[in-house]
Amino acid sequence: MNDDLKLNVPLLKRLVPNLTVAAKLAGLRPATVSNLCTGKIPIGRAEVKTLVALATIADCTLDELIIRETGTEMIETGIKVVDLFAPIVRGGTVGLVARPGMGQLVLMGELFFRMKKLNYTTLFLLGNDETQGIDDVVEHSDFCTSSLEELLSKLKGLQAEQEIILGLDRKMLLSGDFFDISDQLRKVTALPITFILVDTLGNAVDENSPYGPLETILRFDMDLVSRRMYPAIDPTLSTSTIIEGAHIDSPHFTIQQRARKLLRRYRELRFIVLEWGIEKLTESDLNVYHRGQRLEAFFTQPFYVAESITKKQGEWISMQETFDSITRILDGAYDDVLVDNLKYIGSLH
Ligand SMILES: Nc1ncnc2c1ncn2[C@@H]1O[C@H](COP(=O)(O)OP(=O)(O)OP(=O)(O)O)[C@@H](O)[C@H]1O
Repeated sequence: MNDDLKLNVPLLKRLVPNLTVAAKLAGLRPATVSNLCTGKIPIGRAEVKTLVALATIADCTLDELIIRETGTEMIETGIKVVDLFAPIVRGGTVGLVARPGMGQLVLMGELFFRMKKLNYTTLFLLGNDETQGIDDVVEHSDFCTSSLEELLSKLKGLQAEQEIILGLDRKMLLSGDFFDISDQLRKVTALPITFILVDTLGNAVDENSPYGPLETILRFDMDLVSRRMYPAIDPTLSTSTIIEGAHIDSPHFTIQQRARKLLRRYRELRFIVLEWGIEKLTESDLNVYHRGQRLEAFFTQPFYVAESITKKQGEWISMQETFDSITRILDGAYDDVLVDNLKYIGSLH
């Protein structure tokens, strides 16, 4: 089956509100259905009988259930950890998963700031209630409103070729408004709108599929926050359909896989070191540990919107610079450099 295909999860969820129960009754494993919905199991690897059963439960056709991917073009942000592990898909939806205080609104403000540099129009649809910290984002939005009508008329007034980023709170997705909003927005503009969803309540962390279908999921990590390593995006759990759908020979996929493998192992070893001390590591594990420390440090990055906090100028790193620098770290060229010297820098020259 074609890699560009995906499950129409919004439709499925609308037609079958209690999907887990209905799937169980139809003899399907809830874990399989959940993995299909999140994209963990690509549609090409699903059994035909599973897809037919889902269409039967939803009382829709297979054509309605399986749709073509929205886009495969990435928007470069110049943020190393995002571009390598969880690239933003043009016209797709990005979901941020964090507890309050982990820096998700800082990241959102930074994404808006960077998108503006790329000539995107940044819009924010506010909830009706006060949200703490949202000012960081509002400050970097071209237009901010809590009225859908105002947003629609703003969109109608934009140039036809204007690219759009729209920020929304997860509260709107939960209320079901998001589907109506995105339907209506798509009617007023032909260009792909890239959505960024934040979870200001911080409830999404406890859920497997907190936003339904996403092209990019950015999960924040408490361990990184506790060590003030920002952006505290988890490189092992954040992902994007661009990576999942990438050709396995592509440099992006290969470097990303090598980096992720090293960081996973490093995290396991870190646990041993914290619990029982570094002397418990074998020589080869010690090498992995030291290299992992350096790679992890390199994924910290000065943000433009956090210059007053880090006292460093924001850094934009091109994909090629990110690939080159990471490959060199992975190959051991920086094994002798102090970890602190790799923190909050741009690329390696
Ligand atoms: N990218 C970053 N660079 C430097 N410091 C950061 C970064 N992200 C977060 N911080 C630090 O973490 C603190 C917590 O961020 P903040 O409370 O704004 O979290 P949030 O998740 O963005 O917002 P909220 O808690 O309101 O949902 C910031 O004040 C700052 O000190």
